[in-house]
Amino acid sequence: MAILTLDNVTIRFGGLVAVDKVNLAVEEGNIQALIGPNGAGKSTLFNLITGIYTPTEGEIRFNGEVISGRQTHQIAALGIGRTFQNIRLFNELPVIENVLIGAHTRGKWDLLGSILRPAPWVKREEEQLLDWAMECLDRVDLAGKAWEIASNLSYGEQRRLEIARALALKPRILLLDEPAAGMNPFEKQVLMEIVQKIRQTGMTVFLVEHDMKFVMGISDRIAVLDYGVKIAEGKPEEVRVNPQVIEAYLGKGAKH
Ligand SMILES: Nc1ncnc2c1ncn2[C@@H]1O[C@H](COP(=O)(O)OP(=O)(O)OP(=O)(O)O)[C@@H](O)[C@H]1O
Repeated sequence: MAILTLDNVTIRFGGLVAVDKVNLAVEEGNIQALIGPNGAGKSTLFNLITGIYTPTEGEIRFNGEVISGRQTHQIAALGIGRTFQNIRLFNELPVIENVLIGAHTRGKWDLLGSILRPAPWVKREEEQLLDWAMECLDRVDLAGKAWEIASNLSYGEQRRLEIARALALKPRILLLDEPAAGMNPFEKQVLMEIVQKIRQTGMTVFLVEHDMKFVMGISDRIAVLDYGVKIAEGKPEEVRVNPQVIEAYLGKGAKH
């Protein structure tokens, strides 16, 4: 069953059609990838799904409900979590607090409550949130670094911390924007295993990624964008040999 569907989704920026009549369905429980050359419209598509942009035309549905046109926080609350291309951490805060910032909207616990600590439920909820944050860190193999300052983590660990923070919201689908960017081969391998582990918890994963080895190794299905148009979609082995895809990446006359 599709959990996320894009129906004829288009966005124009002035004269530029950044995403052009895209139809796409992400099946629940799958790891779906979106690839394409630079400027193809991949990040724009994620920004459309998460409500940063509203489609000029078309409709986006999540779990059967139309989400295009809604506010980003409403869409996040429905169960769409995401990470961004660039790292967005609170560097001076401990790792676990970076995750709690992701989790806090789930609890009644707030800043005032934490200062006054008036009722036992506040304490209980605080403990539950801490437990949950630790579980999210465990899912990205960072539980052992919970109390370290975020800026002391290696680059690969910081990127995993961002995933933990997105998981803290208990999304039903996780959107990862170039999760392996800048990672060395070892960090990529670790990340691949972590994403597979996250999927095993029942999570749907939708990722944009340039690293073909990563994409081909992890995805159930791959959709390909070129100049905003979806030019191909299928299993990794189908997409890999698709002439239109090869041409989009290597230019006209390319052979495989
Ligand atoms: N807010 C905006 N205003 C105008 N043009 C935009 C805006 N956002 C994106 N674009 C344009 O839309 C096109 C698609 O950009 P986008 O960043 O989505 O591509 P991408 O596939 O994610 O590229 P990359 O792989 O390099 O990150 C580009 O031509 C870009 O310049």
